[in-house]
Amino acid sequence: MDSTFRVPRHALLRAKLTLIRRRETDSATFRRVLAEMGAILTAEILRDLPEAMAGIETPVGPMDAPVLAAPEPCLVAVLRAGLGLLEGARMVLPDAPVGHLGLVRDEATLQASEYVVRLPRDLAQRGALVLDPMLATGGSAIQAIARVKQAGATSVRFACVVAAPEGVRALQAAHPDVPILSAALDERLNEHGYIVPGLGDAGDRCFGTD
Ligand SMILES: O=P(O)(O)OC[C@H]1O[C@H](OP(=O)(O)OP(=O)(O)O)[C@H](O)[C@@H]1O
Ligand SMILES: O=c1cc[nH]c(=O)[nH]1
Ligand SMILES: [Mg+2]
Repeated sequence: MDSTFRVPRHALLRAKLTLIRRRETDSATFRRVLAEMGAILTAEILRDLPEAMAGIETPVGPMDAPVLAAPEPCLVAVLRAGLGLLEGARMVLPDAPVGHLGLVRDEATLQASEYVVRLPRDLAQRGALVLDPMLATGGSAIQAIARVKQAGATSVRFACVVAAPEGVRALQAAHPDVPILSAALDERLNEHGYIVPGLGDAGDRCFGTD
């Protein structure tokens, strides 16, 4: 794994991930904790956004203080499971526009197909943060990021919760310019394309379907 892929050393993220990995964790808890992880991952992956200085007044006096130098990046949720991360990401970036990309994997071929594309018009003036908890074969992330680039995003980042080595390699090969942040790097994919040990089907666990 080269430097575009990073797993932060973060005890809170790790403990929250353990909670949602547990088989017995119910859907309401899964969704809440995924949102909390979305907030932490968003803050972490955007820690180097360009800053500028602005003259402000505090109640006590004037100071030069840092502000963001560019518009906030667009948040793009890969449906369905990315909606869980999005909820927390919006706590950190409440003014960011939001895009939705509906992708679903065919269970037999593992190919992702697109059923919804709704991206903000002004994406060309912004960066984008693509959110999807699972990076398995990498097919969904590769397709999602290609869409976002096609819409003109100036720079793209990708945050997930669990990554498989196969998915990281595929995504790095397809989009070598995209930083990838994951709460964990797991062992491998199984014969059904699920991450081992992973956490199961994130979309189903988030929305109580199966
Ligand atoms: O890296 P890949 O092999 O493409 O797999 C990862 C994709 O699989 C899951 O979505 P899924 O297709 O299950 O849709 P869902 O969120 O609606 O359940 C997950 O949220 C990713 O989008
Ligand atoms: O383990 C996996 C792989 C793909 N999608 C999921 O939701 N989980
Ligand atoms: Mg699913």
